[in-house]
Amino acid sequence: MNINFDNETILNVEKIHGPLFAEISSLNYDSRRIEKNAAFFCMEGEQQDGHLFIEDAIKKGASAIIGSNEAKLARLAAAYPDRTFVVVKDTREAMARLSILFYQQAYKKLTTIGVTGTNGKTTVVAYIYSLLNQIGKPTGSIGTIGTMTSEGPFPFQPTTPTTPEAPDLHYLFHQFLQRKEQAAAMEVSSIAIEQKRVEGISFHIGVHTNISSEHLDFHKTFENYKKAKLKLFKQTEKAVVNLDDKGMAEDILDLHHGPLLTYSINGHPDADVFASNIRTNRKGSAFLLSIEGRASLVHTPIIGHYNISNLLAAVCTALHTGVIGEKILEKLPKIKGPKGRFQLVETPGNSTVLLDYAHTPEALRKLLTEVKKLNYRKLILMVTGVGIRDKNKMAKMGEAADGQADAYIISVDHPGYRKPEEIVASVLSGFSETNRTNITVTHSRKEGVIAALNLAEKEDLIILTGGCINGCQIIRGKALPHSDETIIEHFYSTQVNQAKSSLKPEAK
Ligand SMILES: CC(=O)N[C@H]1[C@@H](OP(=O)(O)OP(=O)(O)OC[C@H]2O[C@@H](n3ccc(=O)[nH]c3=O)[C@H](O)[C@@H]2O)O[C@H](CO)[C@@H](O)[C@@H]1O[C@H](C)C(=O)N[C@@H](C)C(=O)N[C@H](CCC(=O)O)C(=O)O
Ligand SMILES: Nc1ncnc2c1ncn2[C@@H]1O[C@H](COP(=O)(O)OP(=O)(O)OP(=O)(O)O)[C@@H](O)[C@H]1O
Repeated sequence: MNINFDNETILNVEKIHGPLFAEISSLNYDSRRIEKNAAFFCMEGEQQDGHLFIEDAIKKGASAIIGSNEAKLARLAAAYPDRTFVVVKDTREAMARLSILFYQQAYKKLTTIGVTGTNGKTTVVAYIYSLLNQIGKPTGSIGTIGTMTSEGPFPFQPTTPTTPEAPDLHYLFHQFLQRKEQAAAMEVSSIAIEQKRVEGISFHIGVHTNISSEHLDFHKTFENYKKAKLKLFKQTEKAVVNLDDKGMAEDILDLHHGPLLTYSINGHPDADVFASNIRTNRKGSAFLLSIEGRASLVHTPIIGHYNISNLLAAVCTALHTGVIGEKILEKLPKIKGPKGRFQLVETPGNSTVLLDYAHTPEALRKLLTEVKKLNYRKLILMVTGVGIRDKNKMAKMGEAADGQADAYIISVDHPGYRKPEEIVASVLSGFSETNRTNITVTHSRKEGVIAALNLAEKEDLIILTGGCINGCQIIRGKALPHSDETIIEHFYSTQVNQAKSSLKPEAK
């Protein structure tokens, strides 16, 4: 695409050095991934200033450089007169705007659905994906568990845990469109909103799950965190609001004046869509679903009260897209959730493993409340501390777990550059007493999973919390492949082999 930077008022250009026009064939913010004729955005990160990599980007073929450091851009423009240097006020904003332009506003031709909230984004997106695709509206999804087209997983190496950077996001919208998707459901994190990754998009539907304290290392205060999430509802046409959430439901209702659907599982009198008489067991849940004043009995494979709340968010979303209640009811018995969220795995040892991504104190508390409704003999709970984000929540994770299980494994997830011993100590500091015999400490997730399995006997329930960021463990800047399921399989197959070899008669 040939771009005349002088014409693009949406980019808020302050000055251009070199040619006004540039041939652009891709967009990137990382010099290590620059291709010929790319536009390179110089971003100031946590470790580095992207302006330091301009020459690297030029050597790899960047045709335009976009950044905010006027002096630096002017100096390099003199050295590379054949390249376009664009000075902007806000590089992230310009990157989002240029991404929209470059991918020809692909998002506008899709029904865009943005889901935000502290817990439940991945789950709600998966339910929306499952519901809309079953109903016959081909839908793609974007979030922590990767990118999906209506046909299945889409090969795209994520560069962020949850919400892609703007060039990646608009590339995905464009891909969805080429594959004839009609809708895109995506997770919108508070960090992404603050970092303007979704800047300029007007979502058709904005969905709210709940809010509790998270990412305070980034936002500094809870108020800032909430303000960031609220911004999503300033850029959405229709809203879906959880009336059970005291944290920000009222705020959304105050600021959003477009079409609205609300939901509740706690009998909120004003909810448009609500669930009552919820009964849940290992196989799924049954409840009465009220839509447009009519109650119907629903059976779904989904387990746990909070997941019924997540399901209602998806039901409201489908209603907003124009699907009728009856059609939705038909599909709920076959709804599918994401991997690693209340995922039960029966083991050959006749115990059960529950894999769940609970990684906030509130999620852990809610998970444990639901688990107590299931039948089991002994409860073995693995709680992990994380080294890469929000250090302050670790003690609170310990506090939420304390007193809830028969045995605990305290371990480490994604240690990053932190010492595993320190991470474990932060989690343990939330326990009322740490030298108890029912606490086992390990220093890696793999060791933690094995320790939990070693403790398990027949009919025990083992909960492995945290874990699954893109199937890896982040250790000292590297993403090392990791899968709890593979460890579990290997653990039991080794046991079977050992048992078999102990049965063999000894060679004479
Ligand atoms: C903490 C944070 O915000 N990190 C983001 C940041 O990386 P950074 O600050 O480490 O970058 P940096 O190393 O200082 O480099 C600055 C710039 O120079 C560039 N660079 C660097 C080296 C080089 O040789 N060449 C080069 O061009 C980098 O690509 C970058 O653009 O800038 C990068 C893009 O420029 C982001 O992709 C990256 O997100 C990382 C992957 C991340 O983990 N972010 C987390 C905090 C995040 O966004 N999480 C949310 C919520 C998750 C949830 O749901 O809980 C999410 O939406 O994913
Ligand atoms: N509505 C909810 N309320 C409270 N806890 C929830 C809710 N939904 C899910 N959880 C808990 O939070 C965990 C994470 O769920 P999910 O992955 O859907 O959230 P998320 O918002 O996408 O988190 P992240 O963006 O960090 O991946 C679940 O495994 C479950 O323990």
